[in-house]
Amino acid sequence: MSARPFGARLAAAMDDHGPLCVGIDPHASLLRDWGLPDDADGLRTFSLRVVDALGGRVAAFKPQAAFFERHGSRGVAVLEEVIAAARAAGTLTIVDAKRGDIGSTMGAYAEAFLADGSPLAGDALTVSPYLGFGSLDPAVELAAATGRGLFVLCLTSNKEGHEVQHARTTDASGPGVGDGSTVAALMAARAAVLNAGAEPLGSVGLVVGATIGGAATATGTDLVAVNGPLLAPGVGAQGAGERELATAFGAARRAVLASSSRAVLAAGPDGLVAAADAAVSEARSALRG
Ligand SMILES: O=C(O)c1cc(=O)[nH]c(=O)n1[C@@H]1O[C@H](COP(=O)(O)O)[C@@H](O)[C@H]1O
Repeated sequence: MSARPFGARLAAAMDDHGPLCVGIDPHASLLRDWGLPDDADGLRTFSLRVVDALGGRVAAFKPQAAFFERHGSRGVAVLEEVIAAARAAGTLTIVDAKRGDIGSTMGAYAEAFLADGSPLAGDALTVSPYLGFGSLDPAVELAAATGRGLFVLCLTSNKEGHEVQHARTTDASGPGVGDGSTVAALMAARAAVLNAGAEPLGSVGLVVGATIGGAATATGTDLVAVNGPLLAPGVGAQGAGERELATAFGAARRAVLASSSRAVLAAGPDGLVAAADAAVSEARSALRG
């Protein structure tokens, strides 16, 4: 793909367009509200309208694979088309598929989402490290080789994430972590090792929900040391705004890419640009002010 690593490309896109990612989550209810059928044709019209309206205006798109997969193979073909359209519009795409499996299977997921020439490869992929961070190695290696990025789930925006992410480990090791560190802190420390020395940002980011309040401090998760982008879903529909972003990220806020799906998409095809512009201003003032 590009010889320029994802972290550098994302940092430049955030400087140019503001630190906002628009999630493309074509819920059945949104298709209905837009006057579209809940089928692959409606999905295609909806998603390409979003790319058409906002391509070149925001730092990144994040199509949520689940809403494409629920329409079967035709839906997956639409996801491929959306990724290609975003690329043509010059906007970075984070494919939100949250993949994670044993290493050999992870290799196949990596080829699907991170290999040059794969129709499902965007610029970055969300991945789950809960089979062990090392299980992600095939994705880490292929992303590095092709100039793509990863966003590793760390402190998610849902309330159920605590039971895993805040749990304390008994055999953690690595810089800044040891026995008794939380799982979230361990994941962040692993990403920090991969991003060491990268400028202006590494390409192995974390997912840290904008709704987490003081959880980074409470879990001992050092978000500044990660030296990678921090994808922050939860803005808008899940209740996070400027104050929540500031509380959740503090000194790490310059690395944050706020992400909003329903709150922008609910503005309908005609209100998309205004809603995205408002979300960009809010993200800028919370994270770059
Ligand atoms: O990885 C994600 O993007 C993600 C992680 C997380 O902790 N919470 C979270 O909401 N997300 C995704 O972000 C999007 C949130 O959508 P809205 O709540 O409509 O803005 C969905 O696609 C979620 O799957």
